[in-house]
Amino acid sequence: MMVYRFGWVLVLIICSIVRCRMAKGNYTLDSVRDVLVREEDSIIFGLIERAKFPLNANTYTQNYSNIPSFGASLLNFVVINTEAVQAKGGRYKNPEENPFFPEKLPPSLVKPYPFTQFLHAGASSININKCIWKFYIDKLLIQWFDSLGDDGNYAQTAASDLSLLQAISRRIHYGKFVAEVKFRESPKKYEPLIRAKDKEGLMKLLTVKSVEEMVIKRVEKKAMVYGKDVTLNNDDKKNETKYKVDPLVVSTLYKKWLIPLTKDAEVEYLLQRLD
Ligand SMILES: O=C(O)C(=O)C[C@]1(C(=O)O)C=C[C@@H](O)C=C1
Repeated sequence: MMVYRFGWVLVLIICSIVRCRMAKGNYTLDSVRDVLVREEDSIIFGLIERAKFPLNANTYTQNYSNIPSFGASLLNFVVINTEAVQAKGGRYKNPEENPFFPEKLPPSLVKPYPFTQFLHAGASSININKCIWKFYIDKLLIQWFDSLGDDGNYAQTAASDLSLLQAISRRIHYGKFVAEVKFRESPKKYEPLIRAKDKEGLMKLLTVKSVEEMVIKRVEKKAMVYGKDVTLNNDDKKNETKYKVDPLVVSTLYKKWLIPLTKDAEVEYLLQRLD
């Protein structure tokens, strides 16, 4: 009986060591780039989901929502309340997650998970979601939906906006991890630029144009593959392909916004790296 019990204790100890090892993770430039590649899928599927609805402008205006004791749009309402529930469930304990309304979050109610402390101490203060929110509402939605369509599904629209915004935010803020890997690989190159607060120099040093071009081409191709209707007919009308999201919208989104904002997050992170 004693031997049996001892065996179980040993198994539990081994499991917790293995779990701890796994939680520690192993960050390399390849592994962080792999995360960005996987996030492309979430963003493209998020765009496909959002495209089920027209613009639904009432989702974004305070005048329409008119929610008692809440002076903002329905999107704000859905995001603030969903983030609050997810915060209680521990979402923002993961350093990869950054809330849109950090000032409104309740504390987590769940047992903490031992996430790897890979980033520098000040990393959590870098949150560029205000900027992401502004480009999403003022630029992306307006340029993407060229007509002012309305089908009344405002809450559903806000919910799909939120999951898309979260995927975009995760991608951009993952720049902190990319920057940390780059810094650890070549501290001697980064340190003088950080000390001199040379944003331009840092931007130049972390930029790899060939990788950016590959990302832009790949997301365009993914949008074609994921956004195509699947039928069982062999005679797919090749010339009449209609994508659920215009692949050009996806590549432009990456080129004009997601890559530049990821680089901004990288620079912001590096600037505080020696504090
Ligand atoms: O892969 C990198 O090295 C990154 O820093 C990420 C990223 C991107 O946003 O995709 C940003 C800057 C580089 O110029 C290339 C790509």
